Amino acid sequence: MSDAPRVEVVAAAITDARGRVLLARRTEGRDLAGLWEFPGGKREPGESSEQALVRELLEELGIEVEVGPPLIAVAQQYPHKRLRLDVRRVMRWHGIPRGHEGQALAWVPPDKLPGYAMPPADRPVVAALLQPDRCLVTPVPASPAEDGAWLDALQRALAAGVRRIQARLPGMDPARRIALVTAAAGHCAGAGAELLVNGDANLARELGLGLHLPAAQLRSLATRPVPAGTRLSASCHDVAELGLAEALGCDFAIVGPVARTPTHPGAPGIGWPAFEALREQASLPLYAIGGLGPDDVAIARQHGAQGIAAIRGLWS
Ligand SMILES: Nc1nc2c([nH]c(=O)n2[C@@H]2O[C@H](COP(=O)(O)OP(=O)(O)OP(=O)(O)O)[C@@H](O)[C@H]2O)c(=O)[nH]1
Ligand SMILES: [Mg+2]
Repeated sequence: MSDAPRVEVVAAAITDARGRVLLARRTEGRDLAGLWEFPGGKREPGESSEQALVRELLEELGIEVEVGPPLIAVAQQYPHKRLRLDVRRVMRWHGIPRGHEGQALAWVPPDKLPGYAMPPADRPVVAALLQPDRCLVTPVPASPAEDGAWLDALQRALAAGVRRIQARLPGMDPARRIALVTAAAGHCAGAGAELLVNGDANLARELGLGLHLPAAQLRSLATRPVPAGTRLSASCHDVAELGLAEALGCDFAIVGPVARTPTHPGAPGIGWPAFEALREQASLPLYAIGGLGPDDVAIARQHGAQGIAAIRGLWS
């Protein structure tokens, strides 16, 4: 099945002036009936993605659209088929969208999107609309004398727009780690950014922060270590680990190394095709990590990633 050709699908995140996104409900008698989706359909032979999207939206909604920038392209394996869902932004169109094929339509405020039942390939699309495209993993300050400089660098990352941060401070004396994470949590809260603690569920619960599970911890857990509603993420390297992360209810996973990194000079990266092959087997949002920086967000999105996670790529 995983050798079957991918069905190429192009769909639109149509956004109105109030920021609401248009969803359509798949009609009875079709594949995935009853689920909500981004309007669009299959690319026909000889068509570009843009041409296919213009045709589909005219047929399905009766509007003439101007196709905007790419949002994300999600490869997904379903039980009976494989597809690649290429989602474009649409902010300008002529006409009033109506369900020309009998489908219900809904204009949905972005924060309400996760409440709509959608096919598995759409979960990363909704995440791409709502969640940060960069995830900073902190380096470890060399000595206690460097802790102040570490907090300064964290604030520079926040000033540069980073809104999701994983505090990874392995092997640090507990009192020092608590002090550092507490101070970091204050800066993140002030900037409206999210902080996750790497590998320390007790500290995460105590401080009311998210938790990131290293792969070894992920493999040792049978139940979710933090309450529902608290952010949970995991590092994954293969399909089995991605399955565990989904079963635990992780909000996202970090997958890599995609490129070669100075911290693991011996290990070659898995590359984007292998990243996409993993992407296809999971529905949760994935950050690509390993030798990547902010300039790689666009290519990451084209391979179905939420964006990039990095230590040095996001730290100065
Ligand atoms: N349009 C659209 N299709 C999606 C989404 N998510 C998702 O998994 N798909 C899948 O992509 C495939 C193509 O969609 P489609 O049924 O709209 O194709 P189409 O408009 O050409 O219609 P038709 O083949 O029924 O005539 C379907 O298998 C559908 O389940 C989505 O958000 N929008
Ligand atoms: Mg369609």
